[in-house]
Amino acid sequence: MIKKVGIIGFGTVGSGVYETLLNKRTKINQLINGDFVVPVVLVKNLHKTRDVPEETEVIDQFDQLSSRSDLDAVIEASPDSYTAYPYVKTLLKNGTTVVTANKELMANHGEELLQLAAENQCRLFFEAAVAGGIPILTSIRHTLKTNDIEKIEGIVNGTSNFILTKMRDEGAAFNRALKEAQEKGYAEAIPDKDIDGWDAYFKTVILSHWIFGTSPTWLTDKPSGIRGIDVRDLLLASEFNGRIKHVASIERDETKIEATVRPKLVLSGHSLYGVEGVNNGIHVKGSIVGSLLFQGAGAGKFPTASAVIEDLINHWTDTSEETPLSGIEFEQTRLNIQNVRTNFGAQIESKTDAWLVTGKQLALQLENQNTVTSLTNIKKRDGREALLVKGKETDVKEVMTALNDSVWIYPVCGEDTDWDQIQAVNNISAS
Ligand SMILES: NC(=O)C1=CN([C@@H]2O[C@H](COP(=O)(O)OP(=O)(O)OC[C@H]3O[C@@H](n4cnc5c(N)ncnc54)[C@H](OP(=O)(O)O)[C@@H]3O)[C@@H](O)[C@H]2O)C=CC1
Ligand SMILES: N[C@@H](CC=O)C(=O)O
Repeated sequence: MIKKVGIIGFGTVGSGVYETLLNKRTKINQLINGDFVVPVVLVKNLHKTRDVPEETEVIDQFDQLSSRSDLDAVIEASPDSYTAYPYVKTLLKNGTTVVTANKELMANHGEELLQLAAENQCRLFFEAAVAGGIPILTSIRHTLKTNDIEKIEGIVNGTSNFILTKMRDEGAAFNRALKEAQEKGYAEAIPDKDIDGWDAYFKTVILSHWIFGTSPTWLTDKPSGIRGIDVRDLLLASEFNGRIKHVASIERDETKIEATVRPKLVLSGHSLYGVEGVNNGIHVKGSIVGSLLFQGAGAGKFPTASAVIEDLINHWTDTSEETPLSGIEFEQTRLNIQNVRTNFGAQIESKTDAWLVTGKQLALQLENQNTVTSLTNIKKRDGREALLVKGKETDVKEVMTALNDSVWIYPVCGEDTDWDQIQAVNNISAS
């Protein structure tokens, strides 16, 4: 029998999926041992020109799609959680399997929707929601089952990584780099989600649920993005043999799971240092395998289409386990993921760590220097200064001042044991 799939959203992702389905028809037909059609595509604006053959009807009313009883699956690629939630909820209640790329939807409503899918004997797939084309969710679930995942550290927002790379390598202005990311289809419809850290935050929530069955405790009062980063900071970072990258991290121990999303200084020996442009990189530390790096296109039309279509084929060939783990008990407050944005600041970061501090004419308040140790001399670039220090973040914030400017503080990415590396790449003698 011919399988039928509907598509919601026909922008970068939806049209990429459609084109790929048509271009790969022979291969897909072999895989599913049959044939398929896309009888319906739901969009917002019917007046836009769409390059679709006659077999596909383009509609702008959800009822026309949800009332069909012949769809074997629906691909959801609308811009946000607000749009997608009622659609996906209705489809799952009707028993229709959904493949979504929508990370905001899954971070805000994933638990409820997965429960609905289970109750209605259908499935909800979302590989494309984390790290675009990288098959990170499937890999973790299928090939790292026996490992306890101890730490995940990753560049998971392609737009931010693209902008930072362009600014550093080409001296591009922030707005120009962002515009290019939008033109290439990397950015969200509201790009503030990318540059203010929310997109990475959604992905972090999904990863934490996928791996640990629960949301993490956030160590900062909200995610930080790359908005406002000075290009001179990006250049100064190279003076310390590092690059400033936007990094999401989740770490667990026996009793808790902690997460941050913020720009960090990544030193040259770190696995994320070479993850550039629109690429994402996810460093996974497993209890048996050790360190792994998953790297590849984190955004864009065809890499994302790849992830969506692999989910669809897994559904049609019944070869995937999509349900996140549950039932792992940690002694931590369980966050209410319906209201994720209000649950930050559970514990402001207070670990002793190394930090890159930047600003205009930096000054270390002498009377407090016993709480913060400076590891390097101040380095300067076009009227901006930077140095590496060691201490607790709260102390660093208190001790470092700058004239006529705010101080930016970037944690050094990595583990406490990376001290040797920090010292080696910066020629700091052990004391
Ligand atoms: N771009 C990327 O690289 C990636 C995106 N994603 C996720 O995929 C999803 C889609 O992203 P992307 O394709 O970039 O977004 P786009 O903005 O390019 O496309 C959004 C599509 O949704 C349609 N749409 C908007 N409102 C409605 C509505 N009320 N009902 C039905 N359709 C609607 C639009 O219709 P119209 O064409 O008429 O305007 C458009 O076709 C997002 O959730 C995003 O986070 C995930 C991974 C990567
Ligand atoms: N806007 C997102 C798209 C993929 O998830 C990004 O830039 O990573």
